[in-house]
Formats: sequence, C-alpha cells, structure tokens
Amino acid sequence: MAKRIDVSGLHVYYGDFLAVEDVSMTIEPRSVTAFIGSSGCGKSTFLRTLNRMHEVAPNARVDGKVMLDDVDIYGPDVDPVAVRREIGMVFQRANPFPTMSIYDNVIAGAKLNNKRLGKEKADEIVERSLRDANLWEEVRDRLGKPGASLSGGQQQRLCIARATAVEPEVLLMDEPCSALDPISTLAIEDLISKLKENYTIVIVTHNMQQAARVSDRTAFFNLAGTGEPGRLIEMDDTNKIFTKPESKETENYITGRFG
Ligand SMILES: Nc1ncnc2c1ncn2[C@@H]1O[C@H](COP(=O)(O)OP(=O)(O)OP(=O)(O)O)[C@@H](O)[C@H]1O
Repeated sequence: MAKRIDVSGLHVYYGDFLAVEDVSMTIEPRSVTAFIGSSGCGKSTFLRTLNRMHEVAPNARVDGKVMLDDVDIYGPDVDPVAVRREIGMVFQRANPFPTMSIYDNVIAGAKLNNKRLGKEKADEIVERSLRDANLWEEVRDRLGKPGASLSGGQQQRLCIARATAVEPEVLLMDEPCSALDPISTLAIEDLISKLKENYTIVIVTHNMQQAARVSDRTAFFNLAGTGEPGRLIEMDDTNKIFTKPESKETENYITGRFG
C-alpha cells in the first residue's frame, strides 16, 4: 500500500476555462500533503484530477501527466474506475448511504469489487476498516443501524472506513473536517496521522493550523487575479512553508495579509 504521485505540467479545464495552470509536484508515499490557498484557486479541482474524478464534470479535461508510481493514470488503456479504486476520496460533507446499515456502508465498495466476497471475509474487512477509522468501539454493537444514525464526526469516520475498506494506495480528502466540531476534528486529525503509516494522503484544508498539525508537506496555490487560472506557488516541508516560505505570496497568505 501507499504509492508516489508525480504530476507534471498539468493544466485543468472546465470547457474552455483554464481553472488550474501548469502544476508539477511529487507527493511522497506514507506522508500527508496539505493543499492550501484562497477560495477558488483550484485546490479541489486539482485534487480531483489525481483520481480522475474531475472528468465526471461536463466538458472537464486535463492536459499533462499524473503518474501513480510507474503508471500514467491518464494513459489510453487505463480504466478510470480502477484508478478511483486505488485512489480513494473523502469529501467535505460526510456522505454515507443514509438508509444503508453501518456494516453495509463499510463493505459496499469491497462488495462491488468482489461479488463473491464471503461473510467471514466481509466481517473481517468491516472490523479492520472500522478499527482503522477509530470507530469500531463506538459502533460494534449497532452495525445494523443506518449510517445516518451516527453523529457528523462518526459519519465522516464511517466514510473514511468505507474508503479504506477497499485498500486504496492513496486517500484524497477534500476539507474533511470543515463540517465538524473541534473534538471530531481532532479525532479525524489523529486518524490522518495514524493512516499515513499505510497510505499516501492528500488533504485540502482552509484551516492553516490543521495543515501545520497534520501535514509533512504543504502546497500553496494562488490566483494571479480574477478570471486567471490557479497556480501552484510553492510546495515544501510544512515547517518551512509556515516559518520561512520562499515566496512573498505564500508569506502574505499564511500571515493572513490576504484572504
Ligand atoms: N464543475 C465546475 N464547472 C465549471 N467551473 C468550475 C466547476 N467547479 C469549479 N469550477 C471553477 O474552477 C475554479 C476552481 O474552483 P475550486 O472549487 O477547485 O477551487 P478551490 O480552491 O477548491 O476553492 P474553495 O477553497 O472555495 O473550495 C473556480 O473558478 C470555480 O468556479
């Protein structure tokens, strides 16, 4: 588990609109990388190109290359569904299947991948994934209850369990804590730190303390102006970005001199 992502010269479009321009970066396995930057600079758009979710939007496309270890995920013979299985995603709003049980929520993806998954193996995957997501103890006695019966923070951990149940190589998280209270946020941050032992993790966050707490590397994106594409300004060790960034733009952003 855990692979390296290498992006080179990536341009990201919605129809004729160039949303993100010319991004190149390397994301190391078994590390947490945070994407920060002002609203609309293309963090989520760029994140979605990393598992080919971007192209689900009408007329959306990319130019450039995204390598997952030695495989070009935009290569002609690559199945986007297989890419999304290897590179899982957790969204801003926890989105468990509401009427489906907690158990079935966790196992849904794994069942799709393996139609003949036996009960014993399924039980094992559910327990492992819920333990990995620090949720097992809270739900072990009510696995048959609907996903929607959990609190917001528990639902987000359920979504993380669902994502890890298929044993992806990479986990993409788009503002996973923005709808959560501080206690649930800390629980997810602890979980991210634990999960990085096995996964490559990329997290979009507006919360700079969060980026500083959980990530090893930080990428700062910015817009040159309204209607201009987003660009990667600087990527470095998180500690360096927050104490001694190379770019004035990064410094202004992290010190709150612009929004
Ligand atoms: N489905 C879409 N169709 C067309 N344009 C889009 C679509 N989604 C996003 N955009 C545009 O792409 C640009 C980047 O948006 P994106 O949501 O990626 O930025 P962001 O940095 O994640 O913003 P935020 O921090 O506010 O979530 C914006 O100009 C946005 O309006």
